[in-house]
Amino acid sequence: MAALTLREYRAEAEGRLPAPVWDFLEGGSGTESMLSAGRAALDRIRLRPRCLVDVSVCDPGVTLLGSRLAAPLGIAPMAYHQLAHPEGEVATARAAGAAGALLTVSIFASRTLEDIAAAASGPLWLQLYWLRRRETLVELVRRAEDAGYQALVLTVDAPRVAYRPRDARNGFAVPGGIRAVNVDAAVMSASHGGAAGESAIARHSKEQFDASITWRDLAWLRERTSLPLVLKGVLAPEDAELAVEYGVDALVVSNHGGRQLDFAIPAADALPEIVDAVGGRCRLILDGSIRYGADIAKALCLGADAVFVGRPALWGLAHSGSAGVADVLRVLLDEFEEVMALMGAPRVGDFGNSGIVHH
Ligand SMILES: Cc1cc2nc3c(=O)[nH]c(=O)nc-3n(C[C@H](O)[C@H](O)[C@H](O)COP(=O)(O)O)c2cc1C
Ligand SMILES: CC(C)CC(=O)C(=O)O
Repeated sequence: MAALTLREYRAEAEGRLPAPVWDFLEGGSGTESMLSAGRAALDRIRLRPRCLVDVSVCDPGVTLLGSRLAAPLGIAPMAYHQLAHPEGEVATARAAGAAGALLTVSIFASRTLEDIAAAASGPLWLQLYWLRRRETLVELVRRAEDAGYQALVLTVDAPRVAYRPRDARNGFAVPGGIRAVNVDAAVMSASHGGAAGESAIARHSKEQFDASITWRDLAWLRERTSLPLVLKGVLAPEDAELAVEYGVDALVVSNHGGRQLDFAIPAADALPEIVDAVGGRCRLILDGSIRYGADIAKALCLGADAVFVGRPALWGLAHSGSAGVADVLRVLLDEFEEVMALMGAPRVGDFGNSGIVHH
């Protein structure tokens, strides 16, 4: 098993999951053209190594918002890990801890925040969607703080879930045995129970997500926690600038893995202008289509502090639970360590803009 590549994990996962679940995990919005566009943006970037640097010891370690990581790598928030494996987020947390990677737990996690924390030996962040019922958010923030979560991630690219053709065709609904256990069942009920031609996930978001929030509401959230605040889904430099003004600690530059605004700019293309806009005033994380250790290096050269990986963690989970996720992370870390050596960049801080060219 240890010899599997991420590509092989993907193929194995597809064979193990029911087709509608696979479609939910893998699918994108609208034309789905962003799935390949995100990858193409990273493929257009080539690495330019330096030579005769002492790389006998390479140290991929970083500190991100106070979280110590073995490498600039985290798992992106993804709903319902139990769709991939019965142990769900508990298995993912165990693997992330073993690899020294960050795990961002989705508000729609299928295991409790406390059970996930009990299984984790590494840092956890909690991702939130802004639900109409604000008391739910207050309660989640308090529970996250009590359980030792180290940051809050507010996802801002989803005032509603976008039209995703595969889910609509499948009438996708979250299977009854799997629940977003951290949120009141009444608030989640629309996610269950399929209807032909309609995604229950999309229907639920229209019912429960607060699409009216603006920058001013951030202050409300800020007042309720001393945890660092991260915004996920920022692609415009103007929004990055506003985020800094509003005291945000980090941004996840992301087009939601091609699942939200169709034709949105790939994160790797959006990053350079955002780097210029924030000028070092907040940390930057990139996600979308990260599949190789070299992608981590490319993101760092573009000016990111770290990357998140999404679907590959679920491929590992579907393949063999915690061991599979740990192996997916190991593959990425081993590749990244090799890139450090071959790039002549023995420390994460050695990656800079001169290390890449676009072609
Ligand atoms: C199955 C699935 C569920 C997701 N759920 C969430 C979520 O609950 N919250 C969120 O902010 N992003 C969610 N995302 C988006 C990811 O956090 C991330 O932006 C994206 O998957 C990164 O792209 P990648 O999968 O190509 O690595 C989800 C993505 C997938 C594939
Ligand atoms: C349940 C969904 C709202 C989770 C999500 O963000 C996604 O599927 O991309």
